[in-house]
Amino acid sequence: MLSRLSPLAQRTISPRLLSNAQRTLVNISYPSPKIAVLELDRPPVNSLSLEMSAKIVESIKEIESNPEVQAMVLKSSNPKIFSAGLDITEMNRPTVARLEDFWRNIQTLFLTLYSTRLSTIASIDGHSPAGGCLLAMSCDYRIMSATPSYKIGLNETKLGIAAPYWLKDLFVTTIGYREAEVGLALGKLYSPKEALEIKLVDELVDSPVIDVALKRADEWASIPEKGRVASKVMLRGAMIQDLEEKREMDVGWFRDFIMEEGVQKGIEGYLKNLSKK
Ligand SMILES: CC/C=C\C/C=C\C/C=C\CC/C=C/CC(=O)SCCNC(=O)CCNC(=O)[C@H](O)C(C)(C)COP(=O)(O)OP(=O)(O)OC[C@H]1O[C@@H](n2cnc3c(N)ncnc32)[C@H](O)[C@@H]1OP(=O)(O)O
Repeated sequence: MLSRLSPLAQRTISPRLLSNAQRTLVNISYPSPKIAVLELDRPPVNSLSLEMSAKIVESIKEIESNPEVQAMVLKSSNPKIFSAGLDITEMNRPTVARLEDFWRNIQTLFLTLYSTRLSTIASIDGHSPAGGCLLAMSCDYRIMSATPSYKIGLNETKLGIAAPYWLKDLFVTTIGYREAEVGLALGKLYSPKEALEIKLVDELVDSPVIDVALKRADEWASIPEKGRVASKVMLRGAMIQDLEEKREMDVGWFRDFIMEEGVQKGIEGYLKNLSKK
């Protein structure tokens, strides 16, 4: 534990040497009274473990609890990865109890981010596959770096798994039925230019993404809260209510799907290839 180190060591230790157990996983800052910045900080790739999802939810609630704050920018501390999505190791030979708990936390993360009263701006300065794309799509507005090598999309089928029904719904709502049908089947990862064309992101920028994200956050924060939140509820309420009603059924689908031997073999193989790269 970091707290067991001497005060001098605590002051001088490089943040790069901190293990994830010692990290806060996310950082919150307030560039102005109405704006919060929530920075994902789980090296190496900001993957969403059970603890990471719980921490993001706790942080959103902390930010929401200040009535002055109107907008939140979601960004990454990693200069080339927004989030690599779900922590695949959570799905690799898990215990049933941990797997179910993990999924409940992922559902809560989606429900919390998608339904927050805050205006949410995703500042996507790097790769954003699968669960990373889920985080981005759950925000109200998405700005991505124009760097051509970055990728965003839902690549689940490439791992031998399927996106859950509510993530499929979110994808369809964001980019339309036909594009979602092709994108999901092929596990397609889009370049920033392609993502803009299909409206998976709203804006591409060459300058630091965070600068533009903060400007947009200012604009969204200037809209009176009552009407803005009422329109958000009108547009997002049905999907939120639907998942609220089916949460335990969805946990069951996820558990049964992931625990299948064939799926386990696929996940194992995918993880091996990732570490071999
Ligand atoms: C009919 C249906 C019925 C029911 C369905 C019900 C439910 C649905 C079921 C399942 C749904 C599950 C949903 C899943 C959504 C997801 O998010 S799955 C995760 C998908 N993510 C990815 O595929 C991304 C993989 N990562 C990458 O492509 C690259 O890492 C990335 C481009 C992000 C960065 O590249 P680079 O900078 O080169 O880094 P490395 O690749 O070298 O990675 C560094 C180390 O990090 C490890 N790592 C990478 N990604 C993950 C991850 N997502 N989880 C865990 N670990 C990851 C990587 O192995 C390296 O580790 P090492 O240093 O080698 O130890």
